[in-house]
Amino acid sequence: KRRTAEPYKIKAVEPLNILTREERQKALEKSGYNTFLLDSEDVYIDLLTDSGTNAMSDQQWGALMVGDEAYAGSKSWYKLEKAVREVYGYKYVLPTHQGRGAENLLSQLKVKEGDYVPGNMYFTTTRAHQELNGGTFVDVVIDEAHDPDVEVDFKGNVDLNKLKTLIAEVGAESIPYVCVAVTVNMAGGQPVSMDNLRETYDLCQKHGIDVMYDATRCVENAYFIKEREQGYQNMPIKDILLEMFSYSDGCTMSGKKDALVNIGGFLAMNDEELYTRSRELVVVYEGMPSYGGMAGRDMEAMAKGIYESIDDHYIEHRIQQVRYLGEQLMDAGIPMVRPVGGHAVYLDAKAFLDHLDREQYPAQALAAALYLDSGVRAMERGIVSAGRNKETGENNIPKLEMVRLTIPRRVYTNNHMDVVADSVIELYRKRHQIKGLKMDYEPPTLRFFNARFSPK
Ligand SMILES: CC1=C(O)/C(=C\N=C(/C)C(=O)O)C(COP(=O)(O)O)=CN1
Repeated sequence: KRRTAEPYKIKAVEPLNILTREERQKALEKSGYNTFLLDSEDVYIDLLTDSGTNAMSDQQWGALMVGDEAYAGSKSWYKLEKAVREVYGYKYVLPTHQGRGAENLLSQLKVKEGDYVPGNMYFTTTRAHQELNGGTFVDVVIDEAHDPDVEVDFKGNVDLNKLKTLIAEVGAESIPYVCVAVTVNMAGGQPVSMDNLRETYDLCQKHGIDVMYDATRCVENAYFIKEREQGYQNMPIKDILLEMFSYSDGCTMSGKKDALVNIGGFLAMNDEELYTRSRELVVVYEGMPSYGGMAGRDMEAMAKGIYESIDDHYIEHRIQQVRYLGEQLMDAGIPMVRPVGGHAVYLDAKAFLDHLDREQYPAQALAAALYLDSGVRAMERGIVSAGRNKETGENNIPKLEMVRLTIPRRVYTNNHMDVVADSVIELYRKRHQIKGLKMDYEPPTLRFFNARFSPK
């Protein structure tokens, strides 16, 4: 098979700062062994997140110059609205500054005290907004999603029996909508199959329950359907995407991922009554329905980014690059979530550092060790991120204790992936020298952003 390359060439570069190990040790101590508290200038390869860290194209940069900054009726807004309607297929669109802006509106509009919001695994901000409005998140993802070693094609699928059970238990009137994430971030960027989307939608329609997608990485999901699901191999991504969205009533979207921008998002739906109510609420939290927390230039860039994201060559390279890193690690026997997801490689820190117990924060310790070894910044997605149980105050102990190596879109080359792989493989060889951490400062909420640690 002939090798392929990026479907783009580089026109501008950002020189990277390469620190010595001693300088990295100092930076690590200054950050309290918390990669969130590292300064970007001290980071060599930044794999903290794929959110907002993507590279824009010359077309997007050029579009900034024609941003219409009118307060109402901006020309740039109409371009964004048109792009969402064409690519996602919804009738109505509200702009928001980013995904959680849309989650705030949706939860305020649809969730009431005592409601249950089922979803295929939780996401931090999504669940936070549902709970802030009195809702209880209920996990209805298939069991396999919680097991890093199980190789399933569509590990993000909804377990229809779990959903049926919940509907029978609490009644459809207590379920304002089902939140279907495409792909599932916390399971390792795992996709949902078209069949499962269709079956979930049919079940919900029978009970008069809406299905709202978390569409953040929907183009990546479409690529997995093209690659793995019978009948989609020859279908262009844009058509797979339209079919996916036809099995939903609306979505929240963080443009900072699959729409290839550094800021932006939207809430979309087909229901006119919900649209009318959201047009009023958007003014309170985001601004006019014709700019929603974005400048005109941001809307221009996102309109272009939406069309660029459905280019078949672009998305194929994007997924293959993540897989290129993942397969090197799998071949080296590194414990990690399988199969490799759409936007990241998730290291199984519990298995990697099997000499540490959970209260020594294995994922935090591994992320710190990785930065010290190579200047690569990753994100802890384990016991620290899971926080404490609201009632008991005890640490939530999630099954998955992961370090997420998140690959920004169109930013790094495969040479950078090789540097990351070499560092992880070297660390694995010396893994029993990696010490656990103790938490010296614990913030009251969302502790993973600001907690401070030291070696124990
Ligand atoms: C699945 C999902 C996300 O992954 C998400 C944000 N994710 C971040 C920041 C991440 O690092 O994964 C958000 C929030 O989007 P926002 O960061 O507010 O544009 C919603 N859904």
